[in-house]
Amino acid sequence: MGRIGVLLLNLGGPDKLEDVRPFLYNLFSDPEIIRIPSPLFQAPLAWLISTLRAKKSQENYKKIGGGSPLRRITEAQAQALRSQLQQDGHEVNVYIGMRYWHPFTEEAIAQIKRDQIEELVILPLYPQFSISTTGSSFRLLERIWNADPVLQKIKYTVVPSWFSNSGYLQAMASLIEKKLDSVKNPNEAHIFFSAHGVPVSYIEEAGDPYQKEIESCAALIMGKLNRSNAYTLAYQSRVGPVEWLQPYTDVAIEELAHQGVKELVVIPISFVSEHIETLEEIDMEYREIAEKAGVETFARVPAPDTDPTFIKALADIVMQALRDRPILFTDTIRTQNNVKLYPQERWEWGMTTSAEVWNGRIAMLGFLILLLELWFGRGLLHL
Ligand SMILES: C=CC1=C(C)c2cc3[nH]c(cc4nc(cc5[nH]c(cc1n2)c(C)c5CCC(=O)O)C(CCC(=O)O)=C4C)c(C)c3C=C
Ligand SMILES: [Fe+2]
Ligand SMILES: [Fe+2]
Repeated sequence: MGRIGVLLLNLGGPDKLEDVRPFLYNLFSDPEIIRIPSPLFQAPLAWLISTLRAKKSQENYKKIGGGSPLRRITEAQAQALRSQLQQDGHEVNVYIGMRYWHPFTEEAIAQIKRDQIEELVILPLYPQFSISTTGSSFRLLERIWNADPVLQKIKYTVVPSWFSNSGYLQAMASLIEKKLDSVKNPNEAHIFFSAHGVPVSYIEEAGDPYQKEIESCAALIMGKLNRSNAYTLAYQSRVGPVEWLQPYTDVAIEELAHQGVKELVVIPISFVSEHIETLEEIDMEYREIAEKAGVETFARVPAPDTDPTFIKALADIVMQALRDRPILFTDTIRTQNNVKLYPQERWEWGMTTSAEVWNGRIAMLGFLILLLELWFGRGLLHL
């Protein structure tokens, strides 16, 4: 084998409060996050939404210490993964490519070229595939690859998703078990998975496998956990005026409380680091909602971060990817075992789906409403 690299993909987060607005601008400039018909409107819309949302978003980052911990945790994960692979006898460089903030994907690619990497495993730090996360990073990489003959010499493979990896499931089950056994009535506590939401149109019109993968993942974790507790899966972090996946986390928590549930064990399931949605949204906003509704114990399971079982799982995924037949960007509509999971006729890089057209119309309408909101004050939209 030649010189080997692993490129970890992640979303990125603002390191300090001044970074919030430009970070949001980058996020909303991504056509995989907001789909509008003409690229001409992408930048003005991104500017408008990032400007409108910046204050509220900054308030939230202020509550968790003035910035996102994502960079620090991702760097620790990269370091731990490198050590684990080294311990297993593999000398591998690990790089971090963030989609919307430093260190950007482009910076990682430049370093990979300087290091003359010959074999590269591209591993998103999202266990489940979504067009809005892994898909967006793959699409960016595909563009970078197509423009660079030097990169085209690298033998690369991508890992589209890895939520069914047994080590990952074991790490999640152990973290849950530990938390579950710390509450008053471990047998009665309700297990509550909270996943980051996406708009319903991603699933129904663009063929995003995200919901299916989240549902399978929750069921697989419950299988590993092997306890008879009841469980619920809900979706958090809705942004904007369109319909997102349901049930919404806040509504589901209130319903369980009204059914008499007194102890909740909450698991963030779509992301493997602590970040604003765990530290602020779950730990502060949802905790308050739960306690107001009569829940007595609100225990949140930590994200895997650098949990040794989890890092071993990542190392296994990397080694497996090096052994398997390479999966290229253009193959990412399929799973590893070549089952057609993301059917080409429904969604392909750059294809205009009816979802895009519809989201386009909604976005144009949204553009007008946003202008009105800007003139007449806030609160009209869920931003
Ligand atoms: C699997 C995880 C995630 C999915 C799916 C996802 C989709 C998605 N997100 C937005 C809008 C925002 N996301 C923001 C931050 C953010 N999102 C994720 C994960 C997923 N997003 C992470 C890990 C983070 C970073 C958190 C951090 O610690 O900094 C933000 C900014 C924060 C805020 O203002 O609330 C926005 C906005 C959309 C629209 C979307 C699907 C279309
Ligand atoms: Fe997000
Ligand atoms: Fe949020």
